[in-house]
Amino acid sequence: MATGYGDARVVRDLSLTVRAGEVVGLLGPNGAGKTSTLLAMTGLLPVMAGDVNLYGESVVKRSTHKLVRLGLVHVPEQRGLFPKLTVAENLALRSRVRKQSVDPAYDYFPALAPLAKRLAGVLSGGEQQMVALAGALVMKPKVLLVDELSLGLAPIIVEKLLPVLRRYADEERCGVVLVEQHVRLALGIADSVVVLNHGEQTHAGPAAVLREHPELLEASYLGASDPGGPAEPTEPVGAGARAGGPSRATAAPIVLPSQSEKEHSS
Ligand SMILES: Nc1ncnc2c1ncn2[C@@H]1O[C@H](COP(=O)(O)OP(=O)(O)OP(=O)(O)O)[C@@H](O)[C@H]1O
Repeated sequence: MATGYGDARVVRDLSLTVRAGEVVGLLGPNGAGKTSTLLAMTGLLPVMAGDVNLYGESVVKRSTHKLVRLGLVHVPEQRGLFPKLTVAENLALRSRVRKQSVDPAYDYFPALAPLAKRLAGVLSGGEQQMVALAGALVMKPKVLLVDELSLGLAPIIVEKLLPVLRRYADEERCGVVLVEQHVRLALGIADSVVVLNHGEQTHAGPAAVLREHPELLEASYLGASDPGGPAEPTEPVGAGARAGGPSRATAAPIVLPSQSEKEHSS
């Protein structure tokens, strides 16, 4: 998949597969193209080559609104809260988008209950991030894209939030793409990892391998591709996770849960 701004392609070579219940860490240095990738997946940036595939179908022509209704939910870097509404009102607004209950917000984040009547804008950064994540969970996502959850937060707070994401992925069979600068924390919950550097994919494979061989991660951050090219994702879903074509790099799609996984998880 390739994407960018105007004529400039800032992501040129990315192939990413997310299975139901899987957490994929999308890592890489500043400016690598991670945020742009999420924006392309949600229809906010054009897909200039390749494809984005959800439940076995291309969704590049779908509107962002329609993608949300299909269960593709994005937690942006800026958290997307309404600061002048209370926590309860922020959650209620989101739960209505897919006509879901707000209960999961308080089940997954019990610390939000005493904050329900507070204005979102006066909360601490960690509390706001909790509301943002809870607001995503009440939309009952099938695929959740989380951008820089740790931005502006102390690692100790991030350490409390990430396991909730892991639990949600496991319990609801939700596929998660986690963009994160705190590599160690991301590797702590990820099943697999894709590393982007200057818009090119420099590593892909199981997170366990990077936990044991941090030197591979270092090499990918320095821009060195794995010997022999990026690893195949484990058990890719959907057809043609590494489709051939005019250019293998830019024709490779992003594959989100396949139709059969949708049926299993709904
Ligand atoms: N609105 C924009 N117009 C033009 N170029 C942009 C725009 N937003 C980002 N870019 C460029 O696209 C490239 C990728 O940026 P992106 O934000 O996707 O990277 P990132 O990996 O998420 O980095 P960071 O961790 O710093 O957010 C960068 O070179 C950036 O300058």
